Amino acid sequence: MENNMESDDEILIKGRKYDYSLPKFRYINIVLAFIFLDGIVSMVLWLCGGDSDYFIDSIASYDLKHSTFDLALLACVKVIVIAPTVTYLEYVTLKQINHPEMTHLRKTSGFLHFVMITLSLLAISFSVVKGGLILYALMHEGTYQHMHPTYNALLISAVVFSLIEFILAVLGFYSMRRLKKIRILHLYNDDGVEVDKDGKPVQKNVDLIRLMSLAKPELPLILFATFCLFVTSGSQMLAPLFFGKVVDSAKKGMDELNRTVLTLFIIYVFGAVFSLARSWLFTLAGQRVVARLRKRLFLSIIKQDVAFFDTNRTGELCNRLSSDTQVLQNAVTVNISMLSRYLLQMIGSLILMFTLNAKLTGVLLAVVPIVSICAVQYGMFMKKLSKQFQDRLGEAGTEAEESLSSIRTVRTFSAENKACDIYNKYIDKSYNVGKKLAAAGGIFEGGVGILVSGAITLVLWYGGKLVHENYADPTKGITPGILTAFLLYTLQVAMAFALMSSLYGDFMRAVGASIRVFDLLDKKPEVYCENGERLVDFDGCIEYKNVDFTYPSRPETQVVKNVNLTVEPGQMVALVGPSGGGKSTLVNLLERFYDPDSGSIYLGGVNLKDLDPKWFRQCMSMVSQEPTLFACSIKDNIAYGKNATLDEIIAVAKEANAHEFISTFEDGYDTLVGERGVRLSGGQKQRVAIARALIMDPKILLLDEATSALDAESEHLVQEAIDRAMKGRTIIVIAHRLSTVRDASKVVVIDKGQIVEVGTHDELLCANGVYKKLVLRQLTAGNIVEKLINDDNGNNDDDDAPLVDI
Ligand SMILES: Nc1ncnc2c1ncn2[C@@H]1O[C@H](COP(=O)(O)OP(=O)(O)OP(=O)(O)O)[C@@H](O)[C@H]1O
Repeated sequence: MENNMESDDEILIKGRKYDYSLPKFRYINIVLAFIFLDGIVSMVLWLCGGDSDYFIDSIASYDLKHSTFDLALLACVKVIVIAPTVTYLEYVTLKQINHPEMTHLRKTSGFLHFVMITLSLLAISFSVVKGGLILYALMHEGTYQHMHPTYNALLISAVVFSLIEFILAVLGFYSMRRLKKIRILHLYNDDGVEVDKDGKPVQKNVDLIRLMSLAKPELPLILFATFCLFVTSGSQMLAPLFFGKVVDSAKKGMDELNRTVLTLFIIYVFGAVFSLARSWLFTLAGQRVVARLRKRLFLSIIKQDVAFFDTNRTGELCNRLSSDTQVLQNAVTVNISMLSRYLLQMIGSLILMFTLNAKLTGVLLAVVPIVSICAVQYGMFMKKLSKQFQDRLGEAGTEAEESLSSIRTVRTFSAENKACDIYNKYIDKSYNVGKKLAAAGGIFEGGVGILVSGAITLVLWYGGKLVHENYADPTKGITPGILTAFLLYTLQVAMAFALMSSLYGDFMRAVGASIRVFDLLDKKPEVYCENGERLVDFDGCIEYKNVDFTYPSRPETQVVKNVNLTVEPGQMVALVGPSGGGKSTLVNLLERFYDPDSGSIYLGGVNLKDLDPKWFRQCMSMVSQEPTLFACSIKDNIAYGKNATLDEIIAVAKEANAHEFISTFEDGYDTLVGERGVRLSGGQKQRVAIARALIMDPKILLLDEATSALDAESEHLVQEAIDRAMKGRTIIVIAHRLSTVRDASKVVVIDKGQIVEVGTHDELLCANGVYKKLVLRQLTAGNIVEKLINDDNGNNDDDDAPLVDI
């Protein structure tokens, strides 16, 4: 059976990296949960049962039948000894599974088992013997005093927990053997990204520890801030003590009162100064974390494959960058600061309260487990809701971004209301989730509030009773000053506890929001890589060999089918064919925006996949139909791909017929072009884009000729610039003009993803095939078909008529 499993693993992991993890719900965690629960319950029951005097007496004059601290101690010993033993046992067993040849591990695990069973046997024997003796004393010794009810509960819990732990220790043999079966296999691809059996990336779970790790570089800052926090919390914890002293010193005279009040004031000032530093440093750390996170996230997004952007909308990605990271900023810094502050405040206050009166402290602690269980449930709920909320918000952001960036189209169709309706729909969806978030927050905080106020009322009542006893007999009970101090501490603890619970909700909300952020950070692009071969004497030769391709976002349609095409250095190849045939896709594959499903593309005889993408992208420039300019100056747009001097920029602008119109602008090359170049005309934009391509001095020029008619003058200028740019380069042009195909070394007709005809313009016209039909269909309107076909030299005035734009 075990051998079978191993061979299954081997099949699964063939050629891939792998490791294992263990499920959270497993033997060791159950044992640890019981041991820690035992520890907490025992300590609380012990603390609830007596006052400080009793604790000291019961330790100093230990008696098996009367003292109970031994049971609390036993629970602590179990936490200290059995918990590490069982953890180590699991570690050794796992090592044994991975290295069966290490036979000595078997002995170690046997010994650890023995220790566990012996310790739990001793624990159960001790508690049963103690319980038996107490029972015997109760029945037979008339002088035996009944124990406090909480001590009876402590004894019962010690027996029950020890019994459970003994059973678990015995079951350990069986459970450890199951580790091999229950472990979870994780596979990784070459980039180290976890994938499933089919090779698809696995969505990772995000936890608080991962969230916290974001703030690792800020550790020194956070540590210093934490130091300030300690001082602030210390001063806050001392304050109630002095409040109590002020109450009691009023009896002793003005000198004592003045001194105490002055000390209290100094404590407050001291605390305020450190509180200032604490708040400043934590916020600074938060700002740093979020700035770094945004940079990392943007880098990760911008390096993604082009295919990624086919399925992810820009607005949503921008939302991750802004709003999700903001939620994380608070979680990893300010919230940590607050959490540690409240935690410290709570622990410190509890210790001080314990020294003031242990019994009263015990009453307060009884509420803790109930609130903790509620908080965990609430946190999980908040995490889910928060993710939903961020997703809805992301969708709304995407809609807004799309409408605003296409404002001209919106205005043309008077679609403002429609855009608003769509946006409102998404905002309503987010609001609906937001309503649930608000209700959940309110109910939880209210619930915690009720529990905490109940505990405070109980403490107040019991404290009042003790003060009453003190009035009757000053050796008993507590003074009003101690009760004042105790109550202030109680309020501090209650406040800290309530705020900590709501912080837990915030953390879970941050975990929810961070799921997408970590997804993006973990996602490694398939195509993007920064190393590879760089060809020294690249001549511009391009070769497509048996290329098949399907867009990942539309897997059901194969767009390129078995394409074989060679473009010799210096040749101009014109791609023509019906719209949607796959011309642009072939150019996309050459830029390695996508990788072919099968077959390969070669540059200078080397597979594109083996070349450095940075290098080959510098070797080719693309001028598209509708060039996208950036919202910066003309100069910066031209020099986008290369750090160029102004002289170089002017030289290429002249070559691209752009210098003249740029010179007419008041700011010349510093003129800002607006978002996507809206402040330039279509022809001007194209000429700037040609200059931007030329500055790279590319070996290969990829052209997508404009189909939209520019006015005659600017069309002439653009065409002239393109003609000039083509000289001395390898060109692939998605052709729409007769003049272009006429001059092409080779015309390639592409239909439904396949090359259907190849030849020169004249050869293809003679062949009477698809190309001729395309030409005829396009040019009949101009009534020049006859002229074109009969004109051997091809010199006619209608050369610039659009050719194939179906
Ligand atoms: N990013 C994409 N995701 C999915 N499908 C796409 C994508 N881009 C293009 N397509 C599809 O691939 C097919 C080929 O498109 P392509 O743009 O290569 O055609 P084309 O010949 O250049 O057309 P045109 O001359 O109209 O520009 C079309 O059916 C198109 O719908």
